[in-house]
Amino acid sequence: MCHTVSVTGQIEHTLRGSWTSSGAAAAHLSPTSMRWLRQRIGLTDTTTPAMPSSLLEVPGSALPQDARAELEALVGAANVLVDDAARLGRAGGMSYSDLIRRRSAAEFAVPDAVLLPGEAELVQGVLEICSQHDIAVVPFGGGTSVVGGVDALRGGKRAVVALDLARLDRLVSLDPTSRIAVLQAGMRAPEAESLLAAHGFTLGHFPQSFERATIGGFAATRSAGQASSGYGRFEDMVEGVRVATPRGEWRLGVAPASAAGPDLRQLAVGSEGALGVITEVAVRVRPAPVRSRYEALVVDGWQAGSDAVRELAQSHNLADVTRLSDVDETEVQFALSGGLKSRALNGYLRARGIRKPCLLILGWDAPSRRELGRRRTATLRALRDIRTVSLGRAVGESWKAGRFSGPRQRDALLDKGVCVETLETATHWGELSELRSAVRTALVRSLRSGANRPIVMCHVSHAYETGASLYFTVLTPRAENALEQWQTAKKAAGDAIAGRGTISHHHAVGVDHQPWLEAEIGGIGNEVLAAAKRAVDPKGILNPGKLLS
Ligand SMILES: Cc1cc2nc3c(=O)[nH]c(=O)nc-3n(C[C@H](O)[C@H](O)[C@H](O)COP(=O)(O)OP(=O)(O)OC[C@H]3O[C@@H](n4cnc5c(N)ncnc54)[C@H](O)[C@@H]3O)c2cc1C
Repeated sequence: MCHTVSVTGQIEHTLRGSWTSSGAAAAHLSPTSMRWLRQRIGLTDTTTPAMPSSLLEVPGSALPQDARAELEALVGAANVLVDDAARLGRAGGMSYSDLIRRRSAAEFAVPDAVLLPGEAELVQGVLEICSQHDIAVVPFGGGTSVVGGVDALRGGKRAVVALDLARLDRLVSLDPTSRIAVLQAGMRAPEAESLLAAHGFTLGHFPQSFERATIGGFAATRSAGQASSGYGRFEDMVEGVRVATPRGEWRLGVAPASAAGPDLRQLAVGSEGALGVITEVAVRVRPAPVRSRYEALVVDGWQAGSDAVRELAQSHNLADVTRLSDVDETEVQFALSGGLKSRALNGYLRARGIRKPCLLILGWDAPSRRELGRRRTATLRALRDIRTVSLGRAVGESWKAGRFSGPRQRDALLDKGVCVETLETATHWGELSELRSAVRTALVRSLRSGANRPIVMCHVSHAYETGASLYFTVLTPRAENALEQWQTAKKAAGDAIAGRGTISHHHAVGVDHQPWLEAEIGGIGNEVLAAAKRAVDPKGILNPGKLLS
């Protein structure tokens, strides 16, 4: 019964082309904030609400009758869905382009059926049937991909099905001594956290898509959460995987470390559904924190800010959440938050010698008040040579309270005719500022036209000893040819990144990043991936067109 509820909820949300069923109403954008934004980016007073999903055209299902009968016999007729609503609910992910396509009734690929197996063994059986009938299979977790990862591409096959893992949502086992939990792949992040919390543990993986994304999706995309500085990226948490492939089941991970050749777990992690369907993930868990504290500082200018984060990373004093916004992002956060009076705040900061405010959010989790105090003191001490002004705990805690609100705000901005999208990369510290400038310039040049004054803002939220991620958000008035407007800008940014940083720090390759993959991994790299694909999926039924072209 519980499965039905969560699956229905997922369909409803996705059909509306918004993050929650209440759409833009779930965001808090005050009239003052909107007025500010209109003036800042040159937005006219238009509204472009989402159109009802009933206007979207859904082609009939092409699932062959004999294959359908076999699939129904395997997973149960109730778990083979061919109705329009179910299929439309799994047609694509949650990128800006996906949402625009749904809002404008543009064409997009719809799967011929949705399969909901309830056991790992049944996933294996589904792959065998689909392989025999030449049917493409798109593994579908939370459907939050922003790179076309769950597009229902057929790849020349007779039909394409979305293999929705929502019913694989159990905690298989928990070993408190080794601190390892085995989770089924379709479990959503909030459920994982609440099940682990009942045993005193946490995963510590909090991406902005936390509310909807799944354990299998995190593993398949090498996801990174907002607290990655403390808890690590998702691949750092993976101890083992159970993977269904058309050639049979593949289990990996018997020890915490191994010299038995290359780490093949890392071939499954990041495989984006093209090398198998992850059915279970053994993850490292940590004791749930007893204390946490978030606070905000302001640093003067991007360079001082990135020097500060580098210092923290290289001296091993990063807070669990360490997030530096550039001047533009700081301005937008202050203006759209509604709570902070930006003019008064800027006056206060100027009086303290801060000309180019860059917000630095620091958040610590700890097992005790004492440990929290120790770590906080160490972080702040490492910053002592850098001019900072404290905005205190309230701003930090308010960032924490709103850390999953971005997608709701995006829905509201989409309704107001704003083009709002993000992209990310990472590079070494020596190149970081130059790459940021190059990507900013490429995006601004591409998006500036007529009275439009695009804002391109950036933050660092994942820092390493040798470098950091750069996460860009764009706000500009939406052009009539909205898809082309963004695709042109994305190409300009991708070209600026290629060869200088990674084409994706945590969103994965999907369809959208393929043009630049070879620049990153080389022709040989592409051939290695293709050889791995041939070994596990000789007929090429798994997620065609993703990761590998
Ligand atoms: C608003 C928003 C904010 C986001 N914020 C972040 C963020 O902070 N950090 C971050 O890392 N990402 C973020 N993302 C991207 C996205 O949430 C991640 O890529 C996430 O890991 C996808 O999980 P999912 O369960 O939704 O996977 P899906 O979108 O369903 O699938 C993603 C890819 O993995 C494959 N896949 C899914 N499940 C399996 C499985 N069990 N076995 C094999 N392949 C599978 C799919 O075929 C697809 O290629 C964000 C996305 C949105 C829309």
